[in-house]
Amino acid sequence: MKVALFGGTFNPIHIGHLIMAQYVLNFSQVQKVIFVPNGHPPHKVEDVADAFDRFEMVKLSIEDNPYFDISDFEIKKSNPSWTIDTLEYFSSIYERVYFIIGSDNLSEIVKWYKAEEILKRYPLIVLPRERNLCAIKKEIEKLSSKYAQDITLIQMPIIDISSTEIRKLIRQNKSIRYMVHPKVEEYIKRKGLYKR
Ligand SMILES: Nc1ncnc2c1ncn2[C@@H]1O[C@H](COP(=O)(O)OP(=O)(O)OP(=O)(O)O)[C@@H](O)[C@H]1O
Ligand SMILES: O=C(O)c1ccc[n+]([C@@H]2O[C@H](COP(=O)([O-])O)[C@@H](O)[C@H]2O)c1
Repeated sequence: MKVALFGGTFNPIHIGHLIMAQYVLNFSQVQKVIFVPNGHPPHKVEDVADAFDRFEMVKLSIEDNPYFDISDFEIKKSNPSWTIDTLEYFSSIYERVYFIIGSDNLSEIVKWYKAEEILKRYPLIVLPRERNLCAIKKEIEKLSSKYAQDITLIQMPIIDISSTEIRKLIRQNKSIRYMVHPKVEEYIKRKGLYKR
């Protein structure tokens, strides 16, 4: 089976993430998208909710979709969640493993741990986060020719929503209705997440 791993901090998961995953199912060869919330994000430290809460919110968001799955592989770890380790683990289980990123991460991925190994061995699926598709295509072209790798851009409507904006709205006591799954909105309220 061909699967796509969707790694993220998901702090919290929002509708942008869900629409991205659905576009991957619609327009790629993969049969399943596996959401992999990270335990100890290697790069983000401030204002990150507990891994358990972030995991639960992803679970609530995807539970009604049989083509979406979730893995606790990274949140079970006590050390930083390096993407290369996750890709290696899942490639021992599945025939082909893709990794999903937003286009903002295209310039970041070369700085990741064992970036060269990731880029040489694993195909990427990129979803646009900004309107300048030309710039995104150029960057993809550069990386895919340097690493001889399959890097696919899937076009989708730009969704200008981020977890940062959602956390900001919560701090301002504003509603996040429609930006997250209703069950996530309810979970955040019930647990009092992101209040400060
Ligand atoms: N609205 C979006 N459009 C396209 N890609 C997105 C969008 N939101 C997140 N992504 C991508 O999804 C992955 C996981 O994102 P993440 O969980 O960090 O969300 P985020 O909204 O970027 O969070 P934050 O605002 O806290 O940085 C990353 O590869 C990111 O580029
Ligand atoms: O492995 C790394 O060095 C690495 C560095 C930065 C980010 N990542 C992964 O990239 C994915 C998206 O990260 P983020 O910050 O956009 O949520 C998530 O799965 C992170 O664990 C991975």
